[in-house]
Amino acid sequence: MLFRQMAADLRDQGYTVCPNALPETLVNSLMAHLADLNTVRFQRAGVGRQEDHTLNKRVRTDAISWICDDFPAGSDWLSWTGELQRALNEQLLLGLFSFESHFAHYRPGDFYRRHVDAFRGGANRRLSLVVYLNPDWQLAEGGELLLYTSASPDEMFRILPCLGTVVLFLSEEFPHEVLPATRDRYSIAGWFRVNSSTAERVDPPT
Ligand SMILES: O=C(O)CCC(=O)C(=O)O
Ligand SMILES: [Fe+2]
Repeated sequence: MLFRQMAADLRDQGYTVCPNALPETLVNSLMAHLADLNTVRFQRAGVGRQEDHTLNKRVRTDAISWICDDFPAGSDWLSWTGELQRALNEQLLLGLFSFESHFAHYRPGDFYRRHVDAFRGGANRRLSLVVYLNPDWQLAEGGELLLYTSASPDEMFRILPCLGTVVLFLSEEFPHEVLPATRDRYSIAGWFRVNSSTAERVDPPT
């Protein structure tokens, strides 16, 4: 039902924002993992395919930790995103082929300037997914995701990073940015990719 609503929104407007949409058992599993700080090894994030961290710091200052299925919360997460991928492919014929995702930690004051998620180098990112892991987030704490919904610099959607909110949008079409917050801000950002294999080059699932 939820996946159907998400698919309908994506078809109609190219994005969807669903508060309290992450299943409670999955929320608990991810929160427990996050609370055990030794299990999540955050590293300063990079931008695109370049490794220049001086330049990167002007664009984003968060730290990330890639997710795989070798720990319980990771495997719970990937089975949920797998179901989502199947549902969206079934309903929208998107041809989503693989998925990559990471935890992100924004300390107070951290930000991610306006950007689009699909690399110009052609990483085939088709759909961006963000979920938030912050209980009792208050408006005054900032940290909103701003999603620009048209070419105009002013038209945008503000999304508070509240626990359980799920956001999906077409990666190439929606510039977005993360505003600084006054408290630690945790999220998972992920990308569904399409297969761009050709006779000469095989695109392996990640
Ligand atoms: O955490 C968010 O709200 C969005 C993060 C983001 O845009 C990204 O990691 O590409
Ligand atoms: Fe992004």
